[in-house]
Amino acid sequence: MTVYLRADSVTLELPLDVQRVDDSGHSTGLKASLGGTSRTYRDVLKNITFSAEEGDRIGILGLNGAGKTTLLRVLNGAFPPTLGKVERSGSTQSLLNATLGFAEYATVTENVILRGTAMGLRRRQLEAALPGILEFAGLVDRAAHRLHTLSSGQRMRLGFAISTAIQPDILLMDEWLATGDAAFIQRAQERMSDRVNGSQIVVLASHNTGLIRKLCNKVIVLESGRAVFVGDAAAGLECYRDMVANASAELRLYLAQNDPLLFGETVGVVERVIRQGSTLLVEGWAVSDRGREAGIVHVEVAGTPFAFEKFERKDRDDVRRYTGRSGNFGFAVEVPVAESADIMPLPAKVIVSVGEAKGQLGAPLRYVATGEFVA
Ligand SMILES: Nc1ncnc2c1ncn2[C@@H]1O[C@H](COP(=O)(O)OP(=O)(O)OP(=O)(O)O)[C@@H](O)[C@H]1O
Repeated sequence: MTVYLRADSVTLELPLDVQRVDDSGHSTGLKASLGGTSRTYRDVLKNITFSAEEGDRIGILGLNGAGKTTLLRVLNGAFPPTLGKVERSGSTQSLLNATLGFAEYATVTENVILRGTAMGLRRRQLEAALPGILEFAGLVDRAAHRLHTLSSGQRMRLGFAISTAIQPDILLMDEWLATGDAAFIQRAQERMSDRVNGSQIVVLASHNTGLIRKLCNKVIVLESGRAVFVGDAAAGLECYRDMVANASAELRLYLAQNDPLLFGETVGVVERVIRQGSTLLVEGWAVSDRGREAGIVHVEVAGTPFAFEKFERKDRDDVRRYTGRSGNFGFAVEVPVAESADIMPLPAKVIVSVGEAKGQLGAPLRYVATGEFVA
């Protein structure tokens, strides 16, 4: 049997139920809650086409709310597309939500059977897998206990053990962070790599570009439900990086903190932020991931962005020595701020990013007030 997974012009409309509010636009407690909802439909996925063949590992990237999880749900058949079609050949397992679909008042064993049946397993397969599942979840002596007596960590372990008990041909995964004690996390990671290695096709939605770089040969980049890129992983990662670089400074900061490799090895710090009447002096140093000087300094002050393509470059002997590169890596910019502007506290309301060019801004720089070189 040839294993494949294809999406052809997939569009998904979902109902958006909104609570009615009174004429003033304010929701007013009981009155509003009795007012009912109004339903509109919106395209959560728009015209998505791609195909995965045996050996493909596809990473799905996109900012929050872009439609990554919803696309996985369409691929696993949970949501039938409104337009277009999904074609699949091969057994499929999705790891979307470990604890979804448990029955609170059924026992642990009954839950294994319920979830396993929903996964399409036959009774004999389930009976054979049951001891291993209980053992993996560390719940052998709780097999006859009702689910609602388990802790959230125990449920998570049980859900993980069931969902990964069988090797599928096609594995669909959302950002999957195993929680629990260190020993469980390690066993969970080992099992995940076995399952990923054993699958013919893997589709992984994640914000973790390091993981996608390591695992995937293809990438789909989603933006507001549209696939703005489908193709080779390296080019897809560039596309996502550009998308993040153009996003707001807060979002860049958040994503970069959660994904240290997103912007490559860009290093630098902000060392001085001083208000001088109607200007704000911002100084620091930065080396781009290709070892070059900054081409643009972007400063956001209390939410207002300023971009400087011309700015004072300073020689930083310490940075040159450390990087072994030549260039004036220090920068100083004077940002105009109204005397009345509320920019306190400093430097918390100042976010500085540098890049080689517009649209290639790196992660926001840390503030280190020492004036010393800090890598
Ligand atoms: N059942 C639903 N009904 C209506 N709208 C939905 C439903 N599920 C998701 N959405 C909307 O669809 C959009 C895409 O959501 P989705 O969870 O797929 O995004 P995502 O890219 O996985 O986001 P994140 O990175 O935050 O997990 C969001 O705007 C979300 O509000």
